[in-house]
Amino acid sequence: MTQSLETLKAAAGRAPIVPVLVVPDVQSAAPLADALVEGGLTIAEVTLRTASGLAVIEAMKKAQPDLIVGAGTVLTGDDVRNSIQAGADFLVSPGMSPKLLEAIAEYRDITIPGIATASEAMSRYEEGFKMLKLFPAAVAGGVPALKALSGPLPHLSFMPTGGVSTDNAAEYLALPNVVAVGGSWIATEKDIAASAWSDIAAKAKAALQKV
Ligand SMILES: O=C(O)C(=O)C[C@H](O)[C@H](O)COP(=O)(O)O
Repeated sequence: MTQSLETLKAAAGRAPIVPVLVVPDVQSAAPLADALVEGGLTIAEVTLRTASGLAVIEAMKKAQPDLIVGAGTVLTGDDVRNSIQAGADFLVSPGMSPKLLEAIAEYRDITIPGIATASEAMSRYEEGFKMLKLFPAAVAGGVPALKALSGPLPHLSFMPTGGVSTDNAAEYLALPNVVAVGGSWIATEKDIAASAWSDIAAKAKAALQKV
């Protein structure tokens, strides 16, 4: 398990793109992890949107122990506990709720909660979260919003997700408060269903070359 988000930041320094994955079956986990590493990536986020999400986290870590694998779409206390049990290195949520906050408090050091406004960012900072996910980034103001937030809130760092692609990743990553960008475009559900491992590796390489 990651000691803190510092490990994740160091890995993002080497490859600042985090593929957000919806994996329908555990059999895809190992070849997918291999393809991401082959593509030069160091971090992956497996969403809990599929029943196999937790098993996929475990299998990806087993296949590629150096890949930092987090759990995404963490919505409930059960999601938190199950993700930690599955060996997730970090946790990502689309937002925050009172119940989730209670369950996740102990894991603040490895959690990237979603925010869309300055007030939400301030609340998460007060609660002890240091890295936030601007979500959905494109809808929540994108690059101009992150630039504006860095004025009053320069101590916060972000992983914008939602509407990020190879075309605009570099623009986000040029901002001093952006540590990494997340997105589904590197390995889409369709890519995974088609076992398009070499395409996924190629997309990762192409995206990294542009940032
Ligand atoms: O399920 C979650 O908790 C999420 O994290 C949502 C994802 O971040 C976005 O669905 C990715 O957005 P796109 O890259 O625009 O497809």
